[in-house]
Amino acid sequence: MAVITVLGAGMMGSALCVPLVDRGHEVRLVGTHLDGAIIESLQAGHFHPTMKLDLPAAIRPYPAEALPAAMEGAELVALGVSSAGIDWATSQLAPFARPGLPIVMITKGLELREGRLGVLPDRVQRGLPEAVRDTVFPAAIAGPCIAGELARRVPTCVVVTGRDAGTLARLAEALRGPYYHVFPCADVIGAEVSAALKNAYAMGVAFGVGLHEKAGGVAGSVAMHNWESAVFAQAIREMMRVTALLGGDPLTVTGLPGVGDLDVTMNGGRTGRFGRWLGLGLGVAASVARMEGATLECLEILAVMREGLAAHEARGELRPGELPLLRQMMAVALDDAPVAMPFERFFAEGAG
Ligand SMILES: NC(=O)c1ccc[n+]([C@@H]2O[C@H](COP(=O)([O-])OP(=O)(O)OC[C@H]3O[C@@H](n4cnc5c(N)ncnc54)[C@H](O)[C@@H]3O)[C@@H](O)[C@H]2O)c1
Repeated sequence: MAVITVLGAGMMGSALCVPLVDRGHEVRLVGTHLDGAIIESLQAGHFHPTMKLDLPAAIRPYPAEALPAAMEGAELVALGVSSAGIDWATSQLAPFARPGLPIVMITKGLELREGRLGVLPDRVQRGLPEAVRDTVFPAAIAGPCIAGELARRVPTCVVVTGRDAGTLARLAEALRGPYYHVFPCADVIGAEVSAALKNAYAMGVAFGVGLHEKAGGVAGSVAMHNWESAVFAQAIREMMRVTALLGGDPLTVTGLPGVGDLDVTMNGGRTGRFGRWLGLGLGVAASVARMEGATLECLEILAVMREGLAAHEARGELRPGELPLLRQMMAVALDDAPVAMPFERFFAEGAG
């Protein structure tokens, strides 16, 4: 069994610790400078205040300043931060990175670098010291996984993806357990594009829930499932288009990282709740306020995609008519446009 250090004690970083301690690993959970209250609560009585549940006593909580102690003898590192914290986490980890250290992240997002969209494991690798960069291949977990369910040991299937097959095999072996099923996936572009974009598309599907309620619909009455399913289908086509644009395998979108994760996020995630507020017509500021500070990766990825699409379009790699759903979601969630789906532009040849 291994010594595993998890950096970031938010919901998903903490939830990942549960299958790891159940496998018998020694698991050290290190909070960021923003996680002080979580670590104090875990130290006082194993209670995670944002997930609102007790975690196994075997997980060892460390405050941010104790990172050097938590990294002593670490054989595997997991980054549990959201995309806003990924550069910070990389800089914290860098002094402790040694050749061949397996690193896995749960963060969902894409980066824009020199006018090109790229995946976050590559960004982490670039942030590591030159002396280890050639031997450390950061990997990422993607697929349908709600933190609170994994922490309650609900059977969960995910992929671990990255650029080095050997690292993926080692990670899958270390992470998997009786209820946490981990499959290596060599298509890091397809998996990471899916993982990042599903947050935005889940918001778009959830607009329909809000629209239905705004029109006077109530739970159990005739719903807007026709509307939502059409948006879902277009979302899958557009994720396949962006995957192809960046050089990944569009078929990856049809598996756990795309279809699987979009489904779970629509049904169980905070992104769905946020999309519902927008569909109800609350506007961006009031909808964000209702989320009470929850991480909203959907807004982060839409901002990155807006710049990224412009850059790819300027080089003639994408036409202005492509990805009509993504563009509409940007208008609603970034510019406060009313929710009006351009269905007539969906499903056409070349519309993504
Ligand atoms: N919650 C889920 O079910 C789930 C499932 C799979 C993947 N994810 C992904 O995991 C990531 C974290 O999600 P979460 O639900 O744990 O969110 P969370 O809000 O509970 O935790 C966010 C974590 O990131 C850290 N962080 C945020 N901003 C930071 C900054 N500027 N500098 C340093 N650290 C910062 C926080 O301290 C915390 O540790 C996201 O990318 C999310 O998409 C979440």
